[in-house]
Amino acid sequence: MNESFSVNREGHLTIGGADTVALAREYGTPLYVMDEGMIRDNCRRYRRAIDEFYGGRGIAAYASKAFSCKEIYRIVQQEGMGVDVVSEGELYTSLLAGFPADKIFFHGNNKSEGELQFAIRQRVGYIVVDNLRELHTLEHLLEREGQEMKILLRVKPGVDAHTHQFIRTGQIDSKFGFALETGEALAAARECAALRRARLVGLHCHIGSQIFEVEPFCLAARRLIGLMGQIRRECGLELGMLNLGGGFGIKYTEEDDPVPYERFMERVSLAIHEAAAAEGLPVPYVVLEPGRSIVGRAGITLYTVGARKEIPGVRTYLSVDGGMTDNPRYALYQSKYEAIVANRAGEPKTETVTIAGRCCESGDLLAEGAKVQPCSPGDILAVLSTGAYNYSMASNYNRVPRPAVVMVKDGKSRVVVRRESLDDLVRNDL
Ligand SMILES: Cc1ncc(COP(=O)(O)O)c(C=O)c1O
Ligand SMILES: N[C@@H](CCCC[NH3+])C(=O)O
Repeated sequence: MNESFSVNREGHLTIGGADTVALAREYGTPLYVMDEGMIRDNCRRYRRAIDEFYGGRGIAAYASKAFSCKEIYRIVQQEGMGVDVVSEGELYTSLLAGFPADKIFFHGNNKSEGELQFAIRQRVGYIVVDNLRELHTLEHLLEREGQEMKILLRVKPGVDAHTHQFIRTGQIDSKFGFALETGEALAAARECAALRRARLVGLHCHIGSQIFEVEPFCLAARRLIGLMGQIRRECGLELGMLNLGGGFGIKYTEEDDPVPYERFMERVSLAIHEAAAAEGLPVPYVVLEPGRSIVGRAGITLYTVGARKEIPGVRTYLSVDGGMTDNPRYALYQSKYEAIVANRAGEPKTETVTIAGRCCESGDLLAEGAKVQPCSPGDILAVLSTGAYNYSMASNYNRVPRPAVVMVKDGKSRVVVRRESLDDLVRNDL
């Protein structure tokens, strides 16, 4: 459990001061519930750390792939963050929510011409260029539109972070970015030096997600600053911005032991200061792109328990009214989650169950070997820490409508994304 939760007099789990059983009753299940106060606190922790360790010369750009809807862009804007978007859809949503274009970082390993044109016309702050084809397309489009644009190069720093192989991106065998050790990144910078419209202002890397060690980030920072020095010497370009991406791990279960961001940021900032001094470069403007660590622990998913199937000597299945359609992370990465029977939250966890979804798919599981309170059909089950990469990765497989998202703050709740209706499911069918 985390600081957002408690158990009230009825023995119900509360989040952000709101009774989860009452929320389930009011809005139906499955339901995503997010603690707005916690999201804002997390944003502030990053901002304070940037003030403390970089004298305010930096920004945390929320990686909105973790959870994207209009309201989150409003919240992070109010908290003074930038955002990272990775598609025209995220960009469009952020702009519609009134997010300032100049604080947007546009990512993607295969941006289409249409997406780049949209970004140019919307005067997006920074394009993080992934490959030479994109660089040339961008320059051509900028020429046509008579505009200039600040760009960063995405670099694979050759750092192997220890996390699930599907969410590891800093090593040479990755589809993202220019490799450092082969000279590909330096060659790309050389090409940038010859461009008139796309202005190279910095370097970016993102080594992976759900990482607990600090050293891979320090190593990546040192390598990128080394490359900045080389680019200055060999291409005559002074790069003032260092974007280290996101990836800071969060606690999903008792097994996870993340370093508090403040300590983490302090150590990375030391590495940056030392490396800049060694290269004779000014300390760059630092950008971080936290996604999971902003919203992950702030969210839970509420389900109604349906069928219970005990297979003697094998396991007990508890089926819920959602599953891989609202949370595909177990199916994709065998991610572990903690679960609580929300209407019996004060009782000890005496059962070990497999939590199964409702899809026509044996792999549609949310957790195996999960410890929960005694549980029967009709109970409300809360799966914790689902704020990141759940709603944003949800699907309509089996034509299951996506759940609503409710924000809670000081005990009050409001819908920020409506539940999909059956009509929504057939809206585009002809
Ligand atoms: C380029 C980039 N930046 C930031 C993030 C956010 O990562 P996380 O949610 O692990 O902080 C990602 C996702 O892994 C990413 O690909
Ligand atoms: N979607 C992944 C992480 C990938 C992050 C995006 N680069 C997850 O749920 O953990």
